[in-house]
Amino acid sequence: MDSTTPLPGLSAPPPPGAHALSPGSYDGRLVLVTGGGTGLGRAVAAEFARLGASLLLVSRREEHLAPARAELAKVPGAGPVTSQLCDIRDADRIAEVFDAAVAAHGRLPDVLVNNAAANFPVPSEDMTPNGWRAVVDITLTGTFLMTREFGRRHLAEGTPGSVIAVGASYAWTGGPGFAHSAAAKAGVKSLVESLAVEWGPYGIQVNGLVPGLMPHEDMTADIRTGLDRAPDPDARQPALRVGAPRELGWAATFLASPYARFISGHTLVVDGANWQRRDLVNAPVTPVREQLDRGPFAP
Ligand SMILES: CCC/C=C/C(=O)SCCNC(=O)CCNC(=O)[C@H](O)C(C)(C)COP(=O)([O-])OP(=O)([O-])OC[C@H]1O[C@@H](n2cnc3c(N)ncnc32)[C@H](O)[C@@H]1OP(=O)([O-])[O-]
Ligand SMILES: NC(=O)C1=CN([C@@H]2O[C@H](COP(=O)(O)OP(=O)(O)OC[C@H]3O[C@@H](n4cnc5c(N)ncnc54)[C@H](OP(=O)(O)O)[C@@H]3O)[C@@H](O)[C@H]2O)C=CC1
Repeated sequence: MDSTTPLPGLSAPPPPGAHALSPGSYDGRLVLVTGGGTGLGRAVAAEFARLGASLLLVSRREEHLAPARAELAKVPGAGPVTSQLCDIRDADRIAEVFDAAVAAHGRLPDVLVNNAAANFPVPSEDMTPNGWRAVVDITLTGTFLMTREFGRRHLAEGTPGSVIAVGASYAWTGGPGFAHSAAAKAGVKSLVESLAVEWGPYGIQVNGLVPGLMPHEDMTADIRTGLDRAPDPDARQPALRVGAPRELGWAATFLASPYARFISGHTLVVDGANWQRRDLVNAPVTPVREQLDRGPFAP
């Protein structure tokens, strides 16, 4: 390959609607996706639906859930799609959601995808205690509370299950400008490792799943603005392309399938190796305040 030949990068994913697992792989199974009304959660839910799953979407806002319900119910092969309003910081409401799952679908969720999370960019010196708490309570404590309820119900029933917790690669590296979210995601990764051992004997598999940069139309304005500061996102990835949300969905449907049953306590990164990108000499350091167009710190 000479220097004028464009580099291929990692190949484009198969088209929307394609799937690796056999049709009907999730027939009769119920998959609960938190934050399943938007973005990556909705994309993951769609891949389970395509394989025959019934869905229970859970989040705080009906304006997110209603359109997703309508769209996902139309996925060819999908089972029934229901939703429940719930703030995953509220343990009592979570218990009601599991009761509602059994009432509507006649079974406990077989798969729990902990996808809901909270995040906004902020220099740590500007972060309020409540801002820290909101992100950590939703991302880490909410994931724990959902998973705890799932585990308790299955242990009581003596039935197996599979948990997937959506993480972020700054769980390993730290996330300057996102200290609250990075700390919470590090906690999520640790939780996966603890619970996989605690619940393996009962047939409950627990894994983490980390998306790389997978732009979508529901991204929060804060995060979208941050991305807009760095034009040509494809060229900034070793894959020479960003990820497609369905690629996360394919990984999730594999992880919760019988073919991945011996994988537990693992966190799978789907990011084209972007998080491994380190040079001995990096781009010049830009302080977080400057990256976020903040003036000098004023207490
Ligand atoms: C980057 C790649 C990785 C991506 C990972 C992702 O997770 S993407 C997923 C991204 N998706 C989402 O994040 C989902 C949607 N996000 C949300 O719903 C909100 O961002 C939320 C997390 C704050 C909601 O929690 P809630 O209903 O409890 O919120 P509340 O309104 O009561 O505020 C609580 C505190 O936070 C403060 N605060 C809030 N915003 C900002 C800000 N921009 N700046 C500074 N501070 C901010 C607010 O001022 C308050 O503190 P105060 O003043 O009382 O000291
Ligand atoms: N997009 C990306 O490139 C990356 C995403 N991630 C991770 O992927 C996951 C999905 O992110 P993405 O789709 O981009 O983000 P979105 O902002 O689209 O989704 C977040 C979802 O979480 C729900 N949610 C937020 N707070 C609560 C709460 N307290 N209780 C219940 N539901 C809640 C929201 O619904 P509602 O407002 O209705 O409650 C929303 O559906 C997250 O875990 C995120 O950290 C990680 C790395 C990169």
